[in-house]
Amino acid sequence: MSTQSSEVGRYLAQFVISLEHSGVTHAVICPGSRSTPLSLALYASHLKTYVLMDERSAAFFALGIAKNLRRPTLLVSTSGTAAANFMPAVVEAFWSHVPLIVLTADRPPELRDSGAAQTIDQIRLYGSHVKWFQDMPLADGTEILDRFANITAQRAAITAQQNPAGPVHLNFPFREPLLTVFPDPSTLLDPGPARIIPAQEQPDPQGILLVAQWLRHISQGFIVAGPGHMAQALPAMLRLSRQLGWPIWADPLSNLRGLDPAILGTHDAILRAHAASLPTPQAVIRIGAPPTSKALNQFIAQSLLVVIDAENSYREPMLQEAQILQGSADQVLDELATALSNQTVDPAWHHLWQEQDRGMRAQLAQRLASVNTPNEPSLYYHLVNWLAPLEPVDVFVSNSMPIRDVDAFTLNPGRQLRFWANRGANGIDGVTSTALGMSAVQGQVVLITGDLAFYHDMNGLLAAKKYGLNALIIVVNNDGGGIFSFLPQSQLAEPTFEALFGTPHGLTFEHAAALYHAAYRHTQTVEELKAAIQDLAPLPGLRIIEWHTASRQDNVSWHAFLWGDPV
Ligand SMILES: Cc1ncc(C[n+]2csc(CCOP(=O)(O)OP(=O)(O)O)c2C)c(N)n1
Ligand SMILES: C=C(O[C@H]1C=C[C@H](C(=O)CCC(=O)O)[C@@H](C(=O)O)[C@@H]1O)C(=O)O
Ligand SMILES: [Mg+2]
Repeated sequence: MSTQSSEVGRYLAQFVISLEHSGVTHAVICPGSRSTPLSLALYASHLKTYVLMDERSAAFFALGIAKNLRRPTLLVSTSGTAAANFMPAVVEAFWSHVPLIVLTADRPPELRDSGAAQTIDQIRLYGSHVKWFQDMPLADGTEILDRFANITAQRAAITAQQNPAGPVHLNFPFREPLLTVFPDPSTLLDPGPARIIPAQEQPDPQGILLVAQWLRHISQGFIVAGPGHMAQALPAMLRLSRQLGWPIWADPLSNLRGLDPAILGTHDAILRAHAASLPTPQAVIRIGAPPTSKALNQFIAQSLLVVIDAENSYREPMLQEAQILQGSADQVLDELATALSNQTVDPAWHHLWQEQDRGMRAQLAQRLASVNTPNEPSLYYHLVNWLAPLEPVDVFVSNSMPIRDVDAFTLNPGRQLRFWANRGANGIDGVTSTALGMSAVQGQVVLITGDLAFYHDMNGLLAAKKYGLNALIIVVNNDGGGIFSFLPQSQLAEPTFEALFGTPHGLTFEHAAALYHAAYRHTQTVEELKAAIQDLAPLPGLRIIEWHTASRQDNVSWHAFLWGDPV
């Protein structure tokens, strides 16, 4: 029996060269034997390859690359639970529209369900969380399979990229021998012109007119810029806001805050403090996904809602009266502005919200400008100034309180800070690895993470050590899940609340930092945190600042104090 397979080599060389032809540039490979043909084919290619040993972290690392590139990234595993460990990142990729091409090696059909080692059912392993699945045929050396490899590679790339973007899964069964020899690339098929030309999506004129009719007599409205890539739609948003006299509330993940004086961003703090005494809008035009702020989502839950969704999705969880306009936001907004010309404007409405924004900014400044006792909001309020040596920089924020505190307290990041988060499934897993994947593309990242989220993905730190990635990680350590102190569960008596929700662990992370050769600082006061950031920010490599902040209960009081309730 041959000890090396040339049939498989030709098949995979064709597959990989066609992926490269389709714009794929990066691959994350997890080690295994059954995946040897895929690993060798990718390692021999022109792709930028990363080899990471923990599949759960590796998959989020690939997610971070694809999220930043906005192009499909390859992810490779061997068979068995290795492939199953990709699931959390595949789920996040599906719900946050990130293009991934997942390649899992498998045993051949005759070994499936036979008790063979490391053999599980990998057919549609990720279920409904991928856009497309293909169980690949075994290589047989025929020319038709070369054509199939070329076509399937291109289909995988275009399907992953096509709006809404997302993960696709190709399962590759391999027989032994697994060692593979590859042909001279000149003997491979020319991948040829792109085989699939996606439809150009234009807004529906009738839909625009219907929505305009809906909004015809409404003068008290909001424009909400949700999480998403909003820069292209900003000019049209500003034009419509001026025309209608409606304020623009920008989610931190829209990355519009600070780009124009008309962009407001204090809605979360204002509504947590004063929602009951403020008039709700008659209608809301929302661009992108629902905003991070639960306070805003609840405040507008009774308003007529127009969603402009360039990602062709249905994202409207409040089940309110809504119209979803799919298509590119700038075009839809401009056509809506034309259809709403001569609309009645209520200057007092716009003035009311400008004043609320101004007042909250003054209140936060007055209460946060010089405080030194540990409190979570200070980090977020001063973030733009403290990270100045690194700017412009990508800032990845973990779910739970960090993303909500950025929303409430980071007011004017402008173009200096670009905020990212995994808001597809709001997991606290894979946060560190996703951020490090971003650093692999951009060359630097700042990660602000909770202690449980950091604990969840400490394995992910290996990527920074192994590849010398630049990452400044600020761990906001409140010894457990701070978010639950803001939820009704906090009314539960002890020991129930702390046991089930607070989940204290008593960990500090200096040894984790040492394990991965990171520069480390332990800080407690605001001044210590500021000094640590300013000292470590300019350094290269992995830097970890642990901020032992106030207790979770003290932070609840701090938040209430800032939002206007006297402590
Ligand atoms: C993988 C995963 N497990 C559990 C949860 C539920 N959850 C949401 S927030 C949270 C606590 C997060 O604690 P931490 O990271 O320390 O952030 P903090 O709330 O303290 O700021 C938990 C357990 C989740 N979202 N994802
Ligand atoms: C911990 C989980 O996620 C919940 C956490 C916070 C959300 C919430 O209610 C925040 C309150 C606020 O921002 O004022 C909650 C939600 O969105 O309803 C999330 O489910 C969890 O395990 O679900
Ligand atoms: Mg915490």
